[in-house]
Amino acid sequence: MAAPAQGRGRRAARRADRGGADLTVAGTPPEDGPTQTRVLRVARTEAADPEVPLPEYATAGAAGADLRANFAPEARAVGCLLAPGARALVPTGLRLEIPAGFEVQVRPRSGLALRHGVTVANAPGTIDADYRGPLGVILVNLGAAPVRLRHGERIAQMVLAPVTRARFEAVEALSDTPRGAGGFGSTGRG
Ligand SMILES: O=c1ccn([C@H]2C[C@H](O)[C@@H](COP(=O)(O)OP(=O)(O)OP(=O)(O)O)O2)c(=O)[nH]1
Repeated sequence: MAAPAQGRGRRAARRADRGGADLTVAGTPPEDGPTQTRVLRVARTEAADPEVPLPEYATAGAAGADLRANFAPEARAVGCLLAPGARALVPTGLRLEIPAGFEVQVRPRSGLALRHGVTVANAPGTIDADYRGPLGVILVNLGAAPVRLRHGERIAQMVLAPVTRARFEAVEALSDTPRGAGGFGSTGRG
């Protein structure tokens, strides 16, 4: 079971009462530590089970906060059976308000990938700062056996990451480098 939320102020609690909440920061180092922390506002979807914990960092040094499956009421008892080779859009029951200048990356959990071959089909999934819809995780079963995903189970992890956008400038020629056009294994193996 997830660790209890820490450091949630009265404002965050009030927001939670209205259906939104600040990202739970259990396991986050103190504010004056080397790790940057940002408030990421989270709202539960209408169909979400509020008993499923918000994303949480499992340890003080974790880069990703674990995301849990949050199925609609009629699917909660059975979850989702992922046949070998099959994909599913698994609901997290969450909507995010990502701060401007950031994105959220949805990445696989290595344990699920190693033990069952279950990974994120579009890894890393990109959640845009201006997206306000439900956060879904596209899981694929690359293993040989069917895998049942259970309601409330940790299925993936999300990383809040800064974004640098490009301003594209069309030019006639690019600067020279020793690599030039060599790629795709041009430096050999070993
Ligand atoms: O794993 C994912 C990937 C995306 N999204 C949501 C958030 C994201 O901001 C939006 C669009 O994602 P993306 O840009 O990857 O999808 P697209 O296929 O390019 O669709 P669009 O035309 O809507 O941008 O869908 C998810 O919930 N989970």
